[in-house]
Amino acid sequence: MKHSFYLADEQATTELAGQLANLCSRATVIYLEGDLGAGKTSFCRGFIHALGYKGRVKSPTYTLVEPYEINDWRIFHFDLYRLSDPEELEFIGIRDYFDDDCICLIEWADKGEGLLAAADLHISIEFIENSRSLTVQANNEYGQTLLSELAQK
Ligand SMILES: Nc1ncnc2c1ncn2[C@@H]1O[C@H](COP(=O)(O)OP(=O)(O)OP(=O)(O)O)[C@@H](O)[C@H]1O
Repeated sequence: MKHSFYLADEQATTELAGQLANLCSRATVIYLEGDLGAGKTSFCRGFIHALGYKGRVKSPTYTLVEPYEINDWRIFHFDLYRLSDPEELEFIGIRDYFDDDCICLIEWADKGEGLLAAADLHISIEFIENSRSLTVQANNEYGQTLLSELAQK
């Protein structure tokens, strides 16, 4: 199951992300792909703020992962763009990031192939002139529930 959303500007990106965040009801893994500057981090920022985080959401480009604790959730925002060796993920204890109370947002997930939990949702963002098209692919039943609720908003 797949659905595309037209996002006119950055605010539309963060709003859609916030709607999705508020639908998540259990451990969730989301992969995000799109060229540099497509809006992956904007999406993650909207998602994390919608869950109630008040601070600055930094791009994890240099740290690989930024952790957030919000209510009973642990949110991990990964950016694997600079990952040179997948063993670095073993080194940071990657398996502990996919627990029952965790939501993982993973940019450039293809770089961690084989070491990451499977995605419930796979998001790809494309440029349309000065706006974006965001396509969500649901990979399992839980992902489908999230996507059909998101599409009805
Ligand atoms: N729907 C949208 N329409 C137009 N611009 C957008 C939209 N969503 C985000 N942007 C803009 O795209 C720019 C890049 O966003 P962002 O940094 O989130 O991209 P990114 O995919 O994370 O890039 P990188 O891979 O370099 O980290 C920002 O200036 C942001 O305002």
